Amino acid sequence: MSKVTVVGAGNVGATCANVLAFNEVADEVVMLDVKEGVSEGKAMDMMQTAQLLGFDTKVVGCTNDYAKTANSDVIVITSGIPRKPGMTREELVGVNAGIVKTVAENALKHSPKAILVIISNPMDTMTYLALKELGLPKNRIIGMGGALDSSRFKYFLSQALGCNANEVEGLVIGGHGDTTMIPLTRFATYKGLPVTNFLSEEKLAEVAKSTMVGGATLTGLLGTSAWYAPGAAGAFVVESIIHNQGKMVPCSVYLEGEYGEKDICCGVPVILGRNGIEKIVELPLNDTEKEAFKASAAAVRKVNAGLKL
Ligand SMILES: NC(=O)c1ccc[n+]([C@@H]2O[C@H](COP(=O)([O-])OP(=O)(O)OC[C@H]3O[C@@H](n4cnc5c(N)ncnc54)[C@H](O)[C@@H]3O)[C@@H](O)[C@H]2O)c1
Ligand SMILES: O=C(O)C[C@H](O)C(=O)O
Repeated sequence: MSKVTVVGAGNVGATCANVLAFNEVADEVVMLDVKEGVSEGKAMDMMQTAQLLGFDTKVVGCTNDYAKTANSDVIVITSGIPRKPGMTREELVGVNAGIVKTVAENALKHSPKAILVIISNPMDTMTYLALKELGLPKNRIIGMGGALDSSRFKYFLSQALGCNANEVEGLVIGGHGDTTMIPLTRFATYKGLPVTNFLSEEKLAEVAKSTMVGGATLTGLLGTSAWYAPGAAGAFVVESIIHNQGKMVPCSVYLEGEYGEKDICCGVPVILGRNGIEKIVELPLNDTEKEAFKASAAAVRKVNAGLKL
C-alpha cells in the first residue's frame, strides 16, 4: 500500500495529484489545503474521472487535517504563494518560508519516515530551510525544479530542431531561478547525437535563454505561474521514488563538497529511488560550466541568507 500526500491543493498541487492518480503512481493520494472544502471538492472531482480514465488510485481531500495524511511514503509540498508577472521567485521567500516550515513539521508528525519533495518557491531556499529545520537525513529532502527546467529545455530544443521532444535529452542544473539555471547545451542530444551537430551556437544560446526564463514567460501569459508542467514534473519525481526507478533527474539537494559547494541545496543530477536520493552524479563540467555553477550557487546562497534559521 503506497500513499502520497500533496500539501497545497492549488494549481500545482492539484495537477500533481491528478497526474499521480491518472498514472496510478500510488494506491492513495491525499490533498491537504487550508482553504475550507477546496481539497475535498477537487478530490471528489478527480474521483469522478476515475471510471472515465480507468484509474484505481483513491484520491482524498482534507482541510488542514494532517491525521488523514498519516503514513505517507512521500509528502509533496506545494503550499505557498506563486509569483505574479514582473516578480522573481526569490521575492516569495518571506511568506513561503513560514508556510513550508509549518506544513512540513505537521506532516512529518504523522509520517515520520516520509521523503519530502519541495516545490514551493524559491525552491532551492525552501529545500535548504527544510534540510536545516527538520533534522531529516539529506537523502529524504528533494527540491523539484530541475525536472521541470529540463523538460522545458527539451521542449525548446525540440522546437529549434523541429523534432519530437521525446527524442531529445538534456539536463538543467544550478538554481531554479531566472538567472541561475544552467541548461547544459554541451551535453544535450537528439537521438544520441550532440545537438551541437544540428544547431548553431546562436540558436543554442537562444534555447538556453528561453529555458531560463521559461517560468517567467508563462507567468506573463497566465497572470500567475505555470502548473501543468510543474505538477507533472512533481509527479515524475514522486514516481521515480515510489517505483524505485533509479532514474537520473536533476534535483535540488544538499551538497557537501560535490560540485565544489558545501552547505547549500542546489540543482544537480541525482539517482532517485526508494530511499529518495540514492546518489549524486558528478558530471565532467568544463571551466565555463564550473564558473556558471559557482555563480548560481552564490546567488542561491544570497537568498538563503535571508532565512531566519
Ligand atoms: N519548484 C517549481 O518548479 C515550481 C513550479 C511551479 C510553482 N512553484 C511554486 O509552487 C507554489 C504553489 O504554486 P501554485 O501555482 O500551486 O499556487 P496556488 O496559489 O494555486 O496554490 C497554493 C495553495 O497553497 C495553499 N496554502 C497556503 N498556505 C497553506 C498552508 N499553510 N497549508 C496548506 N495549504 C496552504 C493555498 O490555499 C493554495 O491553495 C508557489 O510557491 C510557486 O511559486 C514551484
Ligand atoms: O515561474 C515560477 O514562478 C513558477 C515555477 O518556478 C516555474 O518555473 O514554473
